[in-house]
Amino acid sequence: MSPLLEVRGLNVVFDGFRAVTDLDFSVAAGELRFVIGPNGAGKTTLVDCITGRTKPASGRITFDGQEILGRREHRIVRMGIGRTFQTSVVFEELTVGENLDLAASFRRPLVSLLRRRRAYPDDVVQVLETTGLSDLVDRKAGVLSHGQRQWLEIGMLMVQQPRLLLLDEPVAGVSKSERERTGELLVEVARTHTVVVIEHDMEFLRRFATVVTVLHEGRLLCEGSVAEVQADPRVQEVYLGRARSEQREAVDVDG
Ligand SMILES: Nc1ncnc2c1ncn2[C@@H]1O[C@H](COP(=O)(O)OP(=O)(O)OP(=O)(O)O)[C@@H](O)[C@H]1O
Repeated sequence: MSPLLEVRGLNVVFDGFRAVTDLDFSVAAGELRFVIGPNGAGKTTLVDCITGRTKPASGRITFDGQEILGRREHRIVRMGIGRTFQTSVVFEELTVGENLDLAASFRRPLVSLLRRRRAYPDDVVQVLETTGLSDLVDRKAGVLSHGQRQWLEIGMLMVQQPRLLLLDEPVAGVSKSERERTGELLVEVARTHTVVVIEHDMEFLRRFATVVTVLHEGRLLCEGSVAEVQADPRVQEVYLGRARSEQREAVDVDG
């Protein structure tokens, strides 16, 4: 079966700096894929190219067999690709329900926005349940915890009914207990969607990842199960080598 998302020979150059080099990356429909790599590895740049935010120097990206490159961001959203950002995009003064309703309105005719409704539509109610936010439906988004805010953002994508969700560090700054719930939510979302997660947290990966793609300095370093990538000497060098040099720097500064 051909992949849902296919990236071939991707090259991204920023003012002469090669941020991504000859990258091949593909994701099958229904996968929950994790992408890791040290700072500057090119993870966000890859997502930016898929979503039309960054224009690569060369390469191809197809989604469900259709070329993405050259399309505007909103067209790519309409093709069924949704993303979250490292920084939150919820409206803090609106409630959880209102945020979801607004996100869902993207798919509805404008007239339905103008109609006053007593209850939230079924798709919003469904997502409130899936994300575990039903009890917080009338809570202002601005007072949510980090984890709850992440669930809301994932919910805001889900109501737009994308086929592919790209999530940028969904457990950054999230408490341990909420991480667990976020992981369970990702697994649940992946039952009906294809999900790509950029994540640094190794503990979280060990718990929830199946296939992991490792990027380093804009290139594909390796791909495999969590155990396989952890055992790969190149991955160890990239992560541990970095940790060692950071330790050395700390010693140099201290000494
Ligand atoms: N708009 C830009 N202009 C110039 N350089 C950029 C731009 N965006 C990214 N870069 C550079 O490209 C490289 C890859 O950045 P990218 O943000 O994709 O890495 P990342 O793997 O997502 O890292 P992090 O984990 O820190 O978010 C970095 O060296 C970064 O400084």
